[in-house]
Amino acid sequence: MLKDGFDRVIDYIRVSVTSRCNFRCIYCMPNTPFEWQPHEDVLSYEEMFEFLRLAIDEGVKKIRITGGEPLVRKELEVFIKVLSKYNKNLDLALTTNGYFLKEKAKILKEAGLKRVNISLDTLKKDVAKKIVQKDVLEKVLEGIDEAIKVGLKVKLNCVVMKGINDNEITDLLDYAKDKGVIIRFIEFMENERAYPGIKRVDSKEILEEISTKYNFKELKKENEASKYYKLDDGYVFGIIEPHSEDFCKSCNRIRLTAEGYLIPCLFFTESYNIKEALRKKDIKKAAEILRDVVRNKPEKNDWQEEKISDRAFWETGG
Ligand SMILES: Nc1nc2c(ncn2[C@@H]2O[C@H](COP(=O)(O)OP(=O)(O)OP(=O)(O)O)[C@@H](O)[C@H]2O)c(=O)[nH]1
Ligand SMILES: C[S@@+](CC[C@H](N)C(=O)[O-])C[C@H]1O[C@@H](n2cnc3c(N)ncnc32)[C@H](O)[C@@H]1O
Ligand code: SF4
Ligand code: SF4
Repeated sequence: MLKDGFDRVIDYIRVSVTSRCNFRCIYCMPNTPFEWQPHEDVLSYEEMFEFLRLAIDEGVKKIRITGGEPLVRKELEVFIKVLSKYNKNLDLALTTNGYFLKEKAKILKEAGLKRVNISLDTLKKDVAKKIVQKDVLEKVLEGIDEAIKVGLKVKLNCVVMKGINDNEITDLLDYAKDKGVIIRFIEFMENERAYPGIKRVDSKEILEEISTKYNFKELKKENEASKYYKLDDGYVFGIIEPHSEDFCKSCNRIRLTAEGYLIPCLFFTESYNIKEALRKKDIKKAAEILRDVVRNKPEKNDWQEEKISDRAFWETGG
């Protein structure tokens, strides 16, 4: 079992399979990075699997594939199949912008993917164009429908921004409710790479807006990033509030980037290179690095201190 210095069990790994993305969301990567990593610097699926096998053997139970946009990397389904075969009980999930799901959902489900979290910030075509800097809404909505149709467990993620999409909170909730899927509203995490001037809407304001239409009660928090709330009719939605004092108390995760760095926390730039050990097939060394990362996980982020992170979301996978 992997336990950090604050007695938290680490049983969740988020794997960014690529830093590349077909979107340019204003809160994440509004400007194309000047240089992409050359292909040879990126871990192969085989190398990622060697590491993940080690982590699973150490007690990791949940693996989430993310990016950049994970579905721009070729043959993701092959990687998913290998992981799913290695451990059938793994909570194997994907976080995606949804653009390629119409074509990919079925093949991913067949490969063993269980769950997919899809980013949806607006239901308006022109607002989507403003947030993503590309006309994407129709494809994303088709992708959501397809994922539901093939039987994947779907959640929606919505980053709420003042003056951009904060007037759509109840519309987005109603959309998710109609589809029978959970939506989580995410507080914008201040980031040096984001478009300057984006203003966060905090959890209190989000809940106030929802209370103009619905009664709800808070559910007991599990070992997840999100808090959940239940409407009177039983529908459940969530809020992710990294600025809250107790957010990091239940942290159970570390991250692996496409370039082979292990990252103890989403906020801080600290990272550990595991690529060399994996390329040399030095599993003992890789295991040592994994333990170091877990041991050195910080207690909490600095968003709670109202600081700004310079860690790029498209590298860490969010
Ligand atoms: N600050 C912070 N944000 C996180 C963390 N994990 C996820 N998030 C943010 O929460 C949002 C949703 O993340 P997802 O990729 O859907 O993953 P998840 O919340 O673990 O998903 P579930 O397994 O369905 O609970 C994204 O904006 C992430 O950046 C974390 O450890 N710290
Ligand atoms: C970096 S993306 C990678 C996966 C995929 N491309 C997607 O958008 O779902 C993972 C998550 O990070 C979130 N995210 C990115 N930048 C953020 C920010 N500055 N604040 C809050 N969430 C952010 C996205 O909304 C998404 O839910
Ligand atoms: S949030 Fe996801 S879709 Fe948007 S730019 Fe970042 S990686 Fe791409
Ligand atoms: S901000 Fe860091 S410590 Fe807090 S939940 Fe996220 S990864 Fe864990």
